[in-house]
Amino acid sequence: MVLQRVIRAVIMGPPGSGKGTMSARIIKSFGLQHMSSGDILRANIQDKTELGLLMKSCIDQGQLVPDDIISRLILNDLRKINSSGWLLDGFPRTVSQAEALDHAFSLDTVINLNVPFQTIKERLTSRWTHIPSGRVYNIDFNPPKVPGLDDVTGEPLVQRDDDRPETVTRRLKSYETQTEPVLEFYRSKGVLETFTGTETNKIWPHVEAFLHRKFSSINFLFKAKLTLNTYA
Ligand SMILES: Nc1nc2c(ncn2[C@@H]2O[C@H](COP(=O)(O)OP(=O)(O)O)[C@@H](O)[C@H]2O)c(=O)[nH]1
Ligand SMILES: Nc1ncnc2c1ncn2[C@@H]1O[C@H](COP(=O)(O)OP(=O)(O)O)[C@@H](O)[C@H]1O
Repeated sequence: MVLQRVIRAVIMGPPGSGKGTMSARIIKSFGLQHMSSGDILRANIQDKTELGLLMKSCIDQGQLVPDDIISRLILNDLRKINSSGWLLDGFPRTVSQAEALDHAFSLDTVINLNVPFQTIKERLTSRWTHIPSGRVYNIDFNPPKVPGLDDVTGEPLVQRDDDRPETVTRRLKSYETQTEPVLEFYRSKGVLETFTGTETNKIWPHVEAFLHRKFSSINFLFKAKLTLNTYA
């Protein structure tokens, strides 16, 4: 049996910076479980749950949902995960959320995608999403095999209400005021790793190499500790 330590990571970056696209590559290469707060909220809206109905107008207007609601939702779901590790996408988005996460779990790394706002605005207006899975497409960058349909299920893709240009501007503003302070929170804890660029394909090899190094060193220390405990 190969023992691996559970790895806990967060991916951050402005709306449209490529968190979902990058997460798909990370979970494929490193076997982490992906948890996206936006996907969970949209699934609730689609299923017309009480939470979804309450949060819909907030999300459509590009505002953040209340800290206590999203923190309880995500932390409950994280406690149920019993896999080799997880990658959180879209949470935390405020310092209060980061503190709530910090009380419950310690993180190994926070990957920060630093992509210019102008690049993002162009991308979001051509983003198409498969709501049930969270898979994302882009007319120019990664178009679906059949226009308008998800590659895996063949189900219809939609354009998110909050990807309208005026809502994107509001989301970027909220990112600057509410989410950028979270970067400082993680920088001071020594877990922040920033990757700068305008293209996911160029950023990805750097993220992949960093995670290989990170996971090797975490598991090297973990195995060394196990060995020491065995002989102690
Ligand atoms: N043109 C272009 N589009 C990209 C690139 N990376 C991701 N996208 C697209 O940009 C949009 C936003 O990416 P997404 O992963 O959803 O970002 P998130 O909002 O941070 O999760 C999606 O339509 C992606 O397909 C890229 O390097 N170039
Ligand atoms: N951690 C969070 N705190 C508050 N609101 C959130 C959070 N995560 C998602 N949301 C809500 O869901 C919307 C969509 O989130 P998300 O799918 O992560 O957007 P994007 O991937 O474009 O950054 C946000 O604009 C916000 O209204």
